[in-house]
Amino acid sequence: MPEDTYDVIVIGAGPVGENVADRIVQGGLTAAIVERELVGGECSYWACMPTKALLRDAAALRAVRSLPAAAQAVTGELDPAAVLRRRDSFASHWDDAGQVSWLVGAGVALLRGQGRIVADRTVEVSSAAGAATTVHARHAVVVATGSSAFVPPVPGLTETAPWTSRQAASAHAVPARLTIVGGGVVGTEMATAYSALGARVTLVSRDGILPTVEPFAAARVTAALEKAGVELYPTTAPAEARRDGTGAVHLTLADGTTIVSDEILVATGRTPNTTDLGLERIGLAPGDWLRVDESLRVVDAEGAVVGDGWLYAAGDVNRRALLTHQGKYQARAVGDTIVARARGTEVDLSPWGRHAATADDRAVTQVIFSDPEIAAVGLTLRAATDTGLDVRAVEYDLGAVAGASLHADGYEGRASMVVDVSRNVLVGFTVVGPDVAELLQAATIAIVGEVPLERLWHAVPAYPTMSEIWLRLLETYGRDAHSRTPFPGAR
Ligand SMILES: Cc1cc2nc3c(=O)[nH]c(=O)nc-3n(C[C@H](O)[C@H](O)[C@H](O)COP(=O)(O)OP(=O)(O)OC[C@H]3O[C@@H](n4cnc5c(N)ncnc54)[C@H](O)[C@@H]3O)c2cc1C
Ligand SMILES: NC(=O)c1ccc[n+]([C@@H]2O[C@H](COP(=O)([O-])OP(=O)(O)OC[C@H]3O[C@@H](n4cnc5c(N)ncnc54)[C@H](O)[C@@H]3O)[C@@H](O)[C@H]2O)c1
Repeated sequence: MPEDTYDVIVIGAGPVGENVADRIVQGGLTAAIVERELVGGECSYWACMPTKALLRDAAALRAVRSLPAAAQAVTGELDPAAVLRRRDSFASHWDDAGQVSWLVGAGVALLRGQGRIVADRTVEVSSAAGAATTVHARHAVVVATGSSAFVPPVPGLTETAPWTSRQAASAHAVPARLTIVGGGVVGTEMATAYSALGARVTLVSRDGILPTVEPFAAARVTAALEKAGVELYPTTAPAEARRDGTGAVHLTLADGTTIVSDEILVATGRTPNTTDLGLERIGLAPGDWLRVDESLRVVDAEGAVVGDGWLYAAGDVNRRALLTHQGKYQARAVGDTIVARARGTEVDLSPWGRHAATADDRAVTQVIFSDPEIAAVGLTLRAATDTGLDVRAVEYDLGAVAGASLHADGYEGRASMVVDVSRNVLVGFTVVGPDVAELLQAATIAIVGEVPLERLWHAVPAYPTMSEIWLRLLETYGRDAHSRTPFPGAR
């Protein structure tokens, strides 16, 4: 059996694994990456990119239609087949040649096959053809194996061969009727996309629509889905499912309602890709999320690092924040940490230190590409209160900002900021409205930079842009930093 040694072995060539390996090589070490499917992972072929491509045309059409003069120029309807073709190109036609050539150019060795940990610092790679190679790591192994769709144990559901996010992202035809189970990010984005593409969509959710975002933002997306014709069952769970002889799926809910559709999409969260990774060989439980310490080293149930600390985990698999950009941020931190430890140089894990992934706790960013979009960073009012912070939140009507009223006739949106009263800094920001995604980074910088509110008054938003929402939120909060006097729109 052939054997090789590298400084670092990364298992999983999704966006996170690729960035870990690149960072390792940039740091002067050697790296091999193990991939069983496509280099680029879920994000490139079945998640971020293709789903955003499914959503983009309808958003552009809505934008044009909200300007009466420009709307005159729109003479037809959305062409679903053309949307799917454009989506295909954003999924690189499910061919990873482009990403492989990037990896090779970056100096990373690619080992195709299933990676399994067989001993400390040792990984066996089994190719689809049955060949096995054993590779050794001088310094570290990084698990970046991501996650897969979780299918809940609803009687009959698996037998219906339901869609998961993979099929929703890569479908080559739009079903006439689509039932979606799950009211989280995948459920709402795909309800937005497929209703715009012409499907009659029913959305079933046990815990409401977007339960983890600010309630005012979730309410606007819920109203927009209803306006788009999506039938919502927001507080009931599926009880059983079956596919009949004609191919139709019957989903019966806990309240006895039965929904009939051509396809059913299960969007009920994720499960870690750790079932066939050899975790049992190192005392960890296959199928579990990997727990990590502050330097992203894997720890056991008691919190002790595995072995002498040779095993790290980054990205979805450690469950800190299931988002590509947060995983890539972890990748930069873990790559630099491994290089520093290999060289014996200082590892700075202090908050916001070079090797810490502090933003995972305090400043996770997310854009939900529903229509309207939701862009959020940091803590919601509820999350901040639950963590015991003394906070005050204010909201403002984005539609009342000059830039927004110019952007589209009848523009509707809303924003909020959550302020840590004791430090007078922002800890959370949420905005909902059409085309708000690009407003997010200013808030992220304010939170990460811990910019005091009195200084934010000097960050003057250009007129007439939607960024003037900042000025309005500050005015609503009140210039006296510690004022608790309620202002119009404040709570
Ligand atoms: C529908 C959908 C839309 C999304 N949209 C967004 C978005 O717009 N923005 C955003 O930030 N996030 C989005 N996400 C989340 C994002 O896709 C994930 O956070 C991201 O893909 C995680 O990257 P990763 O590298 O950790 O894992 P993955 O992308 O899952 O990659 C892991 C890789 O490891 C490989 N692998 C697994 N086990 C093994 C093994 N034992 N041996 C060898 N290889 C292995 C897999 O084949 C895969 O290629 C979306 C998710 C879904 C489901
Ligand atoms: N734009 C983006 O950033 C983007 C887009 C899509 C996905 N993602 C990420 O991908 C991950 C997965 O998304 P998701 O929507 O699958 O998960 P999610 O956690 O956002 O939502 C899952 C939903 O399913 C419901 N649910 C769970 N178990 C259920 C059951 N047994 N029966 C009925 N309902 C059940 C939950 O209440 C929840 O509302 C998320 O972490 C998300 O951040 C990000």
